[in-house]
Amino acid sequence: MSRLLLPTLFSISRKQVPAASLFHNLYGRHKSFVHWTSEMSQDSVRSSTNVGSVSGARTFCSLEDLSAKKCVPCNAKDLRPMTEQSAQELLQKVVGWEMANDNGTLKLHRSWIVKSFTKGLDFFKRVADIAESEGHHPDLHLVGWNNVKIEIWTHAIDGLTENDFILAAKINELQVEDLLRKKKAAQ
Ligand SMILES: C[C@H](O)[C@H](O)[C@H]1CNC2=NC(N)=NC(=O)C2=N1
Repeated sequence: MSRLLLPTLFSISRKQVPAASLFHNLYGRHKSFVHWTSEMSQDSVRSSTNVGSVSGARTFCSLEDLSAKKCVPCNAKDLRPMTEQSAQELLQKVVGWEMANDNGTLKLHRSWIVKSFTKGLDFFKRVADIAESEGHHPDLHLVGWNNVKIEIWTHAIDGLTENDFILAAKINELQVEDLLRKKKAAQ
């Protein structure tokens, strides 16, 4: 089976998130706050007085500007996966990504068709640079020579956190047009 499964990039050392970054994460660039719905208490692993938490699930989360946020470390003891309902809401913000339930673990995934095998590897390199700078890492698949698939979830807690959506949003902002197979014009 011609399948190349690149291993998850999982080697970065623990990052300390600067206070300024946490502030930015909490309040976003824009002041458009959105309450995370009534299931907030299930998703929030800390009270709103602890809004500076490094957990992936926060009490309040701006639905805007995901890509401007910074991933937080996934090793917080009280990190919990977000509920499917909250994930569905954030999913609207990451165009092209889908959510799947993989044996009880919610994951994000998106696929692209690239021009060639090596363009697929170039694609991964661009994604890897973001993953390393965020300290949050996707699973990268290059299948059948030109099908790129990326899966994202938070391995540490077997589920989705805001980190996963931040990473997906940043991947969406990558310039990859030069690597993608052009669609054939309709006859
Ligand atoms: C300390 C550091 O944040 C963790 O080891 C990170 C590294 N990258 C990661 N990436 C993903 N997708 N899930 C994780 O749980 C994870 N853990």
